[in-house]
Amino acid sequence: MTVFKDEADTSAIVIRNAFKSYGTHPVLKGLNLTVQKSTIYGLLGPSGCGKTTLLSCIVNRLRLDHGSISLSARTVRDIGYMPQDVCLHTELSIKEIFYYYGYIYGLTDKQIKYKMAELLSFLELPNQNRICTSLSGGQQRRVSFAVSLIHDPKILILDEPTVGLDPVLSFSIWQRLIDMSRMGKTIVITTHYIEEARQADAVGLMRSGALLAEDSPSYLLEYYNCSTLEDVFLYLCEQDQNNNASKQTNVPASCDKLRSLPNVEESTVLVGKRFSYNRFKAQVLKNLYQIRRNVEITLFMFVLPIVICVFFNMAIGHDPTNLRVAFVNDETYSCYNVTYKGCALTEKIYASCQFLEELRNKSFSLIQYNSTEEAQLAMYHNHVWGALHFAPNYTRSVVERINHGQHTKSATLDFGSLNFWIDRSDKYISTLVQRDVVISLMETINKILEPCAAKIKVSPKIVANPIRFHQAIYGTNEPTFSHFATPAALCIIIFYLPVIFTGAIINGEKEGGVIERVMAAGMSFFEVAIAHSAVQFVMMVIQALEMMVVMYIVFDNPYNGSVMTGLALLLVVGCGGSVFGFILAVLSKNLAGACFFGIGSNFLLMCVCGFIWPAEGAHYLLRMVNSYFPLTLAATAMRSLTIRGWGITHPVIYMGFVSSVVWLVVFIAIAYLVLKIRDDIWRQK
Ligand SMILES: Nc1ncnc2c1ncn2[C@@H]1O[C@H](COP(=O)(O)OP(=O)(O)OP(=O)(O)O)[C@@H](O)[C@H]1O
Repeated sequence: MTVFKDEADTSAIVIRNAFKSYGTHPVLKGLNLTVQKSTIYGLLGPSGCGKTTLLSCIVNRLRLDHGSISLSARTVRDIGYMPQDVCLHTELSIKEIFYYYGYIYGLTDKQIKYKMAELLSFLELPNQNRICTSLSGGQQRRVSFAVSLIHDPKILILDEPTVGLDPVLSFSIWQRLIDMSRMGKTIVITTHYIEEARQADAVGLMRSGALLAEDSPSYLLEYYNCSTLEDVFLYLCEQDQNNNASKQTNVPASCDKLRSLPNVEESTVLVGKRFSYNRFKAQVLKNLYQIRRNVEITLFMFVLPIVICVFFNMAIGHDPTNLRVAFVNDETYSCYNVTYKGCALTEKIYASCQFLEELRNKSFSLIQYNSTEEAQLAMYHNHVWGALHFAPNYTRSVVERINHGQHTKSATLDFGSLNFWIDRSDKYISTLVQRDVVISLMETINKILEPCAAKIKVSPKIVANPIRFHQAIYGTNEPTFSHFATPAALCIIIFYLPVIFTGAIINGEKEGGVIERVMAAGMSFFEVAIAHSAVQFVMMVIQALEMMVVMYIVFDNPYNGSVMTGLALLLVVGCGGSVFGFILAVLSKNLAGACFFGIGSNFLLMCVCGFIWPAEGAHYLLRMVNSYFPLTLAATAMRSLTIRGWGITHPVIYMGFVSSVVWLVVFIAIAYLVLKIRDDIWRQK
């Protein structure tokens, strides 16, 4: 598209040899069109002939494949565009929409107020505080029409502005358009109501991506000797059908010389500054209006992290309780009337009873069986997780083993050993049952030998494991799974909350065609991104703080490092999530597509980043690369920061930051490239 150099030129829009296809489907096929300044041009044609595509090319929303478009406009402010669909943020009030577009076009508050009052009255719009969704379809279209007029543009491009309006209002809109054209405005209007276009100064009759004729309605009626434009159109369609080659013969002769223009010309309509404070303000305000209007979503975004963290802590990391374990005690059928406290070396006590008490104290639910066969059967039927068997002379055999040491008979060693069967179908539960059985055994041995120390100077250490566990250097002596998983959980949540929010917001705007309209009005990707990021960042800080309070204060997970460093790390990770959500939203056709991508990637990153299982335990092929995934090093750094208390100078911590920043840059670069390559997603200039 070019801007006329010669202001004295009488044409406002000149399109030559325009070709445009969607994939392999050609829509515009060598179209030529000329709109004179200060006139109304009616673009008529059947549904699907390419009118909207042509208008989108004129307002720079789409780029021609071949041909040229020349406009007398110098900046986007000179063009007013009303798309076929409403394409407005319908959750905003009429007033908010006026201010939004007013700021985009650089108007002052006073100018917006004045224009709003004028347009509300002219278009018979309801109260300015009415939310757009509460308006009828026709009222919404009128708001959309008003938005295209708010900045008093020189060229007005209107895609079916009178659809759905009553005849009286349509008539008054046409009168207004006629007045505007008399005052120097150029108007291009598409309409299905062909006769309505009689009021235009010129009409272009379009069919299958090319113009069949272009002239004033009166000339066309006279030339083709028809009483209605509809008849002219039908006649030309018939002719066109009979002789496809005749298409271009109807093009005014003056156009012929223009066919030699270069094939594609780049737009030189100025968007203005790359960053405009007014447009940024408009976008931030719009985001805030949306947040205020969508109270449920906003609340959801703030409550969701708390809910996730609370449920995470309540569900994860605690040892299972009341696990059922079978036992067969051939030493004594009942422990009620027997002694099991005291020194086993000097008194007759029942260590099996002591052992069972230890297990009960660990909240196991013990079920007695008469035989090992019965106990094993119970395990096969999944009634119990494990089965224990004490031989008839269990305690005596243990004592003999202590007394005789290496001279103990093999049979005695067997009787003094506990038989234990376990259901290994559940890795976590079987490991916990096994751990508690071993610990209970050690405690039992301790308890039956401790009293001996005073009596016969025997230390329980003689049968204890020859290892001494000292105080943990890092972490607690009894770490839980939630201590391990909390840092990674925080990274995953803070990464995916912005993915959800950004994906939903951007897709909402994309699906409604709103963002394209805003871009056509001059908003740049940079401004949209910065404004969205500003609002998103504030939300993210609140979310991160909420989660840290729940995880580390309410549920008392270990946090030994700097709070500021932890918060900073989470925020960098969250920023990456925000841009990632943006990419998903831009690349996917709709919200459902973005959700699929989001859920899929979430599961993948959760598996890889060491949230469920230590990264050190991954397959060696994955271990070679898993550090390069977005959340792995961040989760590792967060873990070391919170549990070990390491600071930013430690390589593990700063590598978490480096990885997150690198991913943020990569995501930004991908988003930028996608927008550059797929300029039909929305326009950047
Ligand atoms: N984004 C798109 N991708 C693929 N095909 C498209 C796309 N947009 C439009 N088309 C196709 O291009 C052709 C022209 O569409 P366009 O919307 O320009 O027609 P139109 O004359 O404005 O129709 P209507 O009067 O019904 O709005 C149609 O066949 C349409 O299906």
